[in-house]
Amino acid sequence: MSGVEVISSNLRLNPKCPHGPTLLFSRVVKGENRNFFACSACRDRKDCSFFLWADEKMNKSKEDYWNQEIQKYTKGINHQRSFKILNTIKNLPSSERVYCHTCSKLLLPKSINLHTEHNFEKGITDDKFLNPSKFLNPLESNKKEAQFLFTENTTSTLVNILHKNNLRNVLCIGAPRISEFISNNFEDMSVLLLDIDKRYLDFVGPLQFGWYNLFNHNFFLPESKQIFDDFLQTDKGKDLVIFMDPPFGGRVEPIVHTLNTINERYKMLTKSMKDIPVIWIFPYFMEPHITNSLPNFKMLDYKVDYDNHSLFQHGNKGRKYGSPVRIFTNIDPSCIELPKDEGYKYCKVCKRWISSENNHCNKCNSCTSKDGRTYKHCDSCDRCVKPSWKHCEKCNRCAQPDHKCGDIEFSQECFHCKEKGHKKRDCPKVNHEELQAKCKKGINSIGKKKKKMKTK
Ligand SMILES: C[S@@+](CC[C@H](N)C(=O)[O-])C[C@H]1O[C@@H](n2cnc3c(N)ncnc32)[C@H](O)[C@@H]1O
Ligand SMILES: [Zn+2]
Ligand SMILES: [Zn+2]
Ligand SMILES: [Zn+2]
Ligand SMILES: [Zn+2]
Ligand SMILES: [Zn+2]
Ligand SMILES: [Zn+2]
Repeated sequence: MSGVEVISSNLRLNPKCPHGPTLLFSRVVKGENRNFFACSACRDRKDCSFFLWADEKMNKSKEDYWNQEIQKYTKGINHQRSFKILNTIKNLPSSERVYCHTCSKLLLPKSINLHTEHNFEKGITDDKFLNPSKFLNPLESNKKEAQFLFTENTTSTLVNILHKNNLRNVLCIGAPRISEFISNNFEDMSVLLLDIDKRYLDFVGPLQFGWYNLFNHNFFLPESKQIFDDFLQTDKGKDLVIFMDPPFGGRVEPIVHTLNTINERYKMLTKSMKDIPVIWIFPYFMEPHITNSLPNFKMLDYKVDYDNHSLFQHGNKGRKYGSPVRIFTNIDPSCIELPKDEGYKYCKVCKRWISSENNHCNKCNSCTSKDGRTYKHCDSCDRCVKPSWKHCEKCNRCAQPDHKCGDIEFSQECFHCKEKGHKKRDCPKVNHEELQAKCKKGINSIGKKKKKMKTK
């Protein structure tokens, strides 16, 4: 949905789809702005087809249809019961523990015969129970879950950052691997995972997992609300941190809205005056967008690596300059020490850890690399630019050497959203879904795209 804005208003008043309150979007139709409601979680109409013009009244049959869909979505789901089944199955010898991948369900011995035609797995080990994210097939629908999982190295680096900063109570939103790693390795930390992937209901108890949609702060099961409130108040709210890794195609506005909602709730419940520290994992080219909405957030140099996403990997298989995914945070960057053995170093002037290829530019008075390459300073532009760019006298700015002079795309502001600091091809509102679509097609198309984008 390019060219579409999200209007974050009071979501509770919006009509609902199975994924909770819909979002109000705005789109230019025949030169006029038109508002409509659509699903907050699914960017593909195939996953959720809810659509209503804002000035249209929902007719009775549509209303009945959606009410039924909403009921169907949570029907038969009982987290307490799933937790009991989990414990029963854990007590069986591993050879009798069965999971049906077709039905996404742990099976009690008596019900196995109903699944004989399905893709089921026998012999679930204790290790698999402790690490469901390594055992469940990642949901890779680019327009919904987009489940890309951290490598082991990235997981432990990120959790160690939290631990070193005494951020012991971790609200993990869309980050199952982080929550597992904490539960399995740190007795002095506690974690509540919130995720839209309901398969975790079978593996994690109600006190550690809430089935949740982050784009509208919707809990699918009512009991999760109290558990969430209690978690915010653990240790009177001390040492709480939000760690989140939303799908990269997700829109920034509703995520920011959710962060603000959680922060207000936290302050109300704990009487705290301070904001919750947040670690938000997102691609570097979303920086202008995030810092526009959250000016106290900084982007750090750490390259976040993923197991199952070739574009976001380090080394031969991945992108030439390493993963494009970064940490965005309101924590003081000087407190976030990045691994020296991976080449990260400390810039005393910027007071933050930077990647090996990043250099402090005395003219800009900052460490200027963003995309994983060493930027170079252009005196005419009075800023650092990508190393492959050349200053063009005609355009009076640095640009890719083979750009078309006067091309509006190279003007200082983004052609699409009119914001400064990025170009249309990096514009979060245009490019992202395209990137996601390319990802779906595999490494070749991404490689081509990246080449076209970055190496000219
Ligand atoms: C990019 S993956 C992050 C996984 C993380 N890197 C890890 O290793 O644990 C996105 C995660 O967000 C979850 N997710 C996707 N859409 C969501 C939504 N609307 N609300 C909550 N979680 C969502 C996915 O199920 C997935 O776990
Ligand atoms: Zn929906
Ligand atoms: Zn089955
Ligand atoms: Zn510096
Ligand atoms: Zn510079
Ligand atoms: Zn220049
Ligand atoms: Zn030019």
